[in-house]
Amino acid sequence: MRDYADVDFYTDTSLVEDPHSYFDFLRAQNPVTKLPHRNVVAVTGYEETIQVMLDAEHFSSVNAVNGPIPDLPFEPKGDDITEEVRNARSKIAYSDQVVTEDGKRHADLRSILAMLFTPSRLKALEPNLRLTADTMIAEFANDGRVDLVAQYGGPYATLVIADLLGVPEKDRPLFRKYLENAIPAEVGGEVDMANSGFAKVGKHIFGYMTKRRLLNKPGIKQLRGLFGSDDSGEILTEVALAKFPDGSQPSLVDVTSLGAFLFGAGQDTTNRLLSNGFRIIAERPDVQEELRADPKRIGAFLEELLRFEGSVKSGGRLCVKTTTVGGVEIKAGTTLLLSHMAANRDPKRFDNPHEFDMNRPKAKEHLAFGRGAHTCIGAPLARKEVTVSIERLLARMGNIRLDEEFHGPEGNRRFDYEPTYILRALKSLHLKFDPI
Ligand code: HEM
Repeated sequence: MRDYADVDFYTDTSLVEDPHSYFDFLRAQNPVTKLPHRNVVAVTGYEETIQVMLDAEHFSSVNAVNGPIPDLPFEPKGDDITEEVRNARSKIAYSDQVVTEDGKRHADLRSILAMLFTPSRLKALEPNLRLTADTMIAEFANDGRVDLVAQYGGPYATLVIADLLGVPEKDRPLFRKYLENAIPAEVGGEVDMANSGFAKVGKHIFGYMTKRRLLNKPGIKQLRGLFGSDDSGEILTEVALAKFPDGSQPSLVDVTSLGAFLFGAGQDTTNRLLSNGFRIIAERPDVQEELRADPKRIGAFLEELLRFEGSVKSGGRLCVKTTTVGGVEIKAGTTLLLSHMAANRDPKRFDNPHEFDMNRPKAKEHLAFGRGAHTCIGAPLARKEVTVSIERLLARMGNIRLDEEFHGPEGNRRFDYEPTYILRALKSLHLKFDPI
């Protein structure tokens, strides 16, 4: 086993290709291990990860996305920094999103999103999921080859979220273009959210929300005709006019950020999960055969895929009150590196964790979607998106195999992963197939 004792998880690109060996190395020392850089403790055990995710008193989500980068804007002192974090929040990058807020503010924001993810709403989306899949597949189905990441998964996930949110049809191609190459937080890189495709999407959403609020003001309702036609649909109106549980109205920035965040949270995660899955389908003819013979097995495939190679590699928490996890003291001010991926390969929880096994009992207890107050609200949608995609792709693509021009011959395969510490993200997945 390589000695990883001095590597910096957040900057060392040599970990990108194979993060699993690194996490195994850490777990072998202790499932809760102090790292040599940045005042970070890594949690790689299944039970310990759940403990942290469920403990909102000692752990804040303020750094859930970026972890320890950049540093806190103050020097943590003492055993309780809850108040200091609250006061410094506006100076902590990206700390005002639903996923990074805590307590009541988080619950308020999440309540607005919850209206998009009701079972009836998801059911209503289903026919479109299938239609969108078929439309995307038609773009390459006769070519006999595809880069699944760029030509299918990315645009598919964008269009599904646009549909979920009720983005006007005319703007959807623009959204697709903006988000073509968007990828969060690079290893060793700066986080430049302001100039990203997400920011461009955010500008559009701000426009929709502003317009919907204006058009629904009492005196203006009668003058709607003067503002021209509007195909931005009921869903956007509902979100724009939604109230928090206590009856107060979210700011325009709140509703805009929520809408834009859905693309950040649901686009690449879903796209890269799908490509991780099709890498397995292409490398394992037995699995491919089983899924073709009995599409009902896609459910078991998907849960094992989420456990084995879910697309989220790591997230963060900030310890705000000194406590212990797995017998290790964590001081207030310490960042926790939480790895959903490492927890899902903890041999104490899953036998032979590095083996892909569609018959694994209780694979569904994986942590790919997190746990606790911040559990992925889009999980039911993501599951449907991936299930429909696998069904439709298998129906149109026979004999799926890796394209050796890009991935090399059997025994000497090459795969490039995006240099991000957040996602397990194949840069591309080039497949060959027999058109059906
Ligand atoms: C395979 C696909 C996906 C994976 C692996 C995934 C994973 C996760 C994880 C691990 C979290 C928890 C983060 C934390 O605890 O700090 C999360 C939160 C979240 N996800 Fe997903 N996600 C996926 C797809 C989606 C989709 C499709 C959407 C929406 C369109 C979405 C929206 C969200 C939102 C809004 C949150 C924040 C929830 C909160 O903080 O209350 N995700 N996701």
